[in-house]
Amino acid sequence: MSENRNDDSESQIAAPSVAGRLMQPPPYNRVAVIGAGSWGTALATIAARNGRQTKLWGRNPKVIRSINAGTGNPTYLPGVALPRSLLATDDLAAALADAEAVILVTPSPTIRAMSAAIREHLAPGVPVTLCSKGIETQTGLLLSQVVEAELPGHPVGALSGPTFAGETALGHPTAATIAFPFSYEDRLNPSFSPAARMAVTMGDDMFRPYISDDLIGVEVGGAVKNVIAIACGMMTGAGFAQNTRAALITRGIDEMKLLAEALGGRRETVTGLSGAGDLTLTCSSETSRNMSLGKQLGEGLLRSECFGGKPVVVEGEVNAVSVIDLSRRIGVPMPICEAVHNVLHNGGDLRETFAELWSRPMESEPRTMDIAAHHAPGVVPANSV
Ligand SMILES: NC(=O)C1=CN([C@@H]2O[C@H](COP(=O)(O)OP(=O)(O)OC[C@H]3O[C@@H](n4cnc5c(N)ncnc54)[C@H](O)[C@@H]3O)[C@@H](O)[C@H]2O)C=CC1
Ligand SMILES: O=C(CO)COP(=O)(O)O
Repeated sequence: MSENRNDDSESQIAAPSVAGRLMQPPPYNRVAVIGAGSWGTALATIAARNGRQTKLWGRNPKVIRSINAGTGNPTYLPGVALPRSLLATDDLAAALADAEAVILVTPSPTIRAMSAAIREHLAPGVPVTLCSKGIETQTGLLLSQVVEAELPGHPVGALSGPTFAGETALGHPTAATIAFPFSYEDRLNPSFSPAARMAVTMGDDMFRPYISDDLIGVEVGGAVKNVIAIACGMMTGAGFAQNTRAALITRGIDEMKLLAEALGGRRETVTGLSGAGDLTLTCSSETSRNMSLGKQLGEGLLRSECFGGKPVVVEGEVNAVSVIDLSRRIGVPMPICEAVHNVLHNGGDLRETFAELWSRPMESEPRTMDIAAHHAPGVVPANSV
């Protein structure tokens, strides 16, 4: 790993230098990964291959036995050989004993309960990096706010980006953003912020983290992209092609930007890896469970028939509810997410819903100009959609 690997961070962080070089933050040497699904196993693989003492907690004894026996995690991450140094356990206390950093990566609806469950096992001040994507349905809170509420006193951040678990674990060149809010001390010395230390902990020649202090922008991108990916899948399944996908991706970014900004995040974060990057990935491939669910529905399958009837984590399905509740509450129009919500949760007809999406009143691009004031009378301004 080169000494100046963080020199093009996604935020404007002026890292202190010694003789013109960035200082190398110390990594977290003992890492606990909570959640032994595909993404948790991939992240534990990266940490272990980088020489961190890594413990992976999972609740499925068969998965734990298989990892510790050296036969990998065929249930969630088939075809990937895992580092032999990786230790799996179903005992939370054992996983978290001595941990210097925690990676939390169970599905979004479980994050509050998992945070509460790990509380008594965490040493004071240990940072928690969320790698799950979503917004809590009952409260409209970002997952980091849920973790902060359950784990006061622990720095909370997120790792997010275009990262299919299998490709990441196999060592395909991959980049992601690690965001933590910066304290005053972090601004004086950003190289030693939790974001920079996590980036050094996880980064290697195959996995390249960028650091950011815009946690809200990063989390909004991760939550909304799954809903837009379902829309892309729905329209692909209904028989439409590249023009449609490009339009949904681009207008999806616009929806992310408005929501991120309304919640206190930055628009430019949404154009980075955790927003546009992840949206492009998930909208372009059936490796994405969100895209794939949408496509099967677009092809006419019933929800119960999708994925051969097997339970699969599709974050955009549950997050369509939380995103739409939040957007309506704060008055941010998100027409693509509304369309997905209507089909998934209101029984709306897929083709009719998307036909209506495409025939909405004229809007400006970007959605800031009051076009009714500039164009024909009767045209509805963008912000009233
Ligand atoms: N798979 C991927 O490529 C990526 C996934 N993610 C995110 O990571 C999060 C986890 O997804 P995956 O690992 O892909 O899911 P997965 O379906 O591969 O695994 C889910 C894991 O969660 C566990 N789990 C389910 N219910 C639980 C509960 N009530 N309490 C504790 N554990 C529970 C399962 O035992 C399993 O280990 C999601 O938010 C997803 O959006 C983020 C980036 C990439
Ligand atoms: O978030 C992901 C890739 O970055 C995984 O997407 P899916 O959950 O749609 O499979």
